[in-house]
Amino acid sequence: MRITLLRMNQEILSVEQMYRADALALAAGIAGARLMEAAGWAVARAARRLLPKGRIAILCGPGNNGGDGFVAARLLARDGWSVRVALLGAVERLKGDAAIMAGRWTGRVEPLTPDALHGCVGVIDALFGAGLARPLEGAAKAVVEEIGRLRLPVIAVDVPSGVHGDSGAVLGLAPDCLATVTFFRPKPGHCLLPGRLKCGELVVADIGIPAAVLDEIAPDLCRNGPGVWALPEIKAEGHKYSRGHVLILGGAEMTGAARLAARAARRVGAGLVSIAAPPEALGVYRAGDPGVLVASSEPFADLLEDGRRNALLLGPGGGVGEALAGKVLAALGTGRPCVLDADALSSFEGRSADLFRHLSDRVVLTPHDGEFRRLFGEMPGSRLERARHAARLSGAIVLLKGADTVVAHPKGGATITTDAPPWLATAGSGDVLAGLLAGLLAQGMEPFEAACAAVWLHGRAAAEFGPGLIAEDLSEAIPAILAERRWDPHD
Ligand SMILES: NC(=O)C1=CN([C@@H]2O[C@H](COP(=O)(O)OP(=O)(O)OC[C@H]3O[C@@H](n4cnc5c(N)ncnc54)[C@H](OP(=O)(O)O)[C@@H]3O)[C@@H](O)[C@H]2O)[C@@H](O)CC1
Ligand SMILES: Nc1ncnc2c1ncn2[C@@H]1O[C@H](COP(=O)(O)OP(=O)(O)O)[C@@H](O)[C@H]1O
Ligand SMILES: [K+]
Repeated sequence: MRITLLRMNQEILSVEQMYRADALALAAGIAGARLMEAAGWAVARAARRLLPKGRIAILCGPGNNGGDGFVAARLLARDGWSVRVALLGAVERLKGDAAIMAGRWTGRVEPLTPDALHGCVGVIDALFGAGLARPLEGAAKAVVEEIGRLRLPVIAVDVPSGVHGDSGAVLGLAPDCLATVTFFRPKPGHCLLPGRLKCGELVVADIGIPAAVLDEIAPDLCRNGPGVWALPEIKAEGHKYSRGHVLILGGAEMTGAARLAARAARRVGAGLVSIAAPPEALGVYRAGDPGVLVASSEPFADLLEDGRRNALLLGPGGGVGEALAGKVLAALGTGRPCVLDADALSSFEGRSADLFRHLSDRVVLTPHDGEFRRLFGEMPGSRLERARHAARLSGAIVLLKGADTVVAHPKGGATITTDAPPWLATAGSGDVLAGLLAGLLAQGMEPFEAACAAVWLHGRAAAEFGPGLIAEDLSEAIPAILAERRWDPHD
């Protein structure tokens, strides 16, 4: 399967890839000092825009992050800002471009201590960036603690010092920033929690690294958004069958889950949606939305015989146990695109290998962190690393839900969604997501793209609705979002 991560300036580069981008730019004849000047210029620009006019503390570290700080100090001072520069370590120990930029700063450099903050109304944090290697300690730690106590507004250079660029983990502590100015492309640490929350506004500055370096680096991670996928076309000559038929397995007790999913699948454009209901619950489902087809789930194999039911969703409200596990394996046996959510995942706790051997990249697993643990056990690493590892291990696409939802393809591509609002955390919202995904699969989208699109539409629907959202509102917000891509009969 082809994984296309379209170029929309959405790529995310690991720390190592960022160093490669830097090295490739240098190899292309761009001077490192020029990149650093541009980086410092972007930081100074953000400071002018966001920090209160007054004395600014510029905290410089021993590496190139500190070098960017020296440039910002010079540019702000030239513009008449009062700045106070404090350095961790000795000026003589600075190397390369950072040493050059320290040399171009003609003002005073004081040692880094919490005192450097006094009398200041804002801070530029140029202590550590991509090179952060261990938790903050000593003077760096004391100063960051003091920033928190004084509640000073901070602009971070590259990353808030203490945030790990690859994982978003906070090593020890890190300042809560008003904004973070990073360069060329963001890193995973800007997108994953808790790092993302430390960053504040993320500014991605062009510092002159040519985009062509990406051809060599071939990033396989990007921020989720409409540039990554295209929604299914509504064809003039189409009919309901050509728009696909979603089959959702409903449960006997938690009947709301399948109904929420069914409505979402219909709103996102599936031509038909059927709920397969246990005989004892048929009445509940039949009393629901009149546009949903309802059939008995027993025997389930009979329902799977009709190949026009081309996207299958199992799990929401399904009831954990052998019965559901058996139906999951039957569904996977059809080879049709399949979404396994909630109870369909939990039913394989302690015997995930029985599931994995039936999976492929036509299947999307949509666990939240708890379901993920049940299926994959405790895994080390960031949510990105865990989702990627789980996708490789299981062979399926893994959509790991949360405030920083990750979609990972077993062959390597992945996206992180950075703009879903926190009020999505409401019961039933995961069922809606599963329904959106099944609805897109039924319309023929590739599973990886469908998973990314569903996550984005889900977050966008929540953002459009605003706080107070309940799961039922999500599907109702979908038409307005789809209408942003107006249908033109002459397309
Ligand atoms: N890539 C690009 O395109 C461009 C990158 N640019 C900039 O370069 C930055 C990366 O620079 P960098 O590689 O020099 O690393 P940086 O973050 O300054 O820190 C390394 C130093 O910190 C030290 N150290 C680490 N952790 C520590 C701790 N907890 N406590 C104490 N010390 C600690 C570490 O020491 P060591 O581990 O070696 O003992 C080392 O001396 C990047 O973030 C961006 O701002 C721009 O200029 C323009 C183009
Ligand atoms: N803090 C948050 N910010 C943004 N989205 C969130 C947050 N917490 C949860 N979500 C999203 O809300 C949905 C919750 O799904 P899930 O946990 O399956 O709930 P349920 O089982 O009640 O439907 C997921 O799509 C998840 O990504
Ligand atoms: K920093």
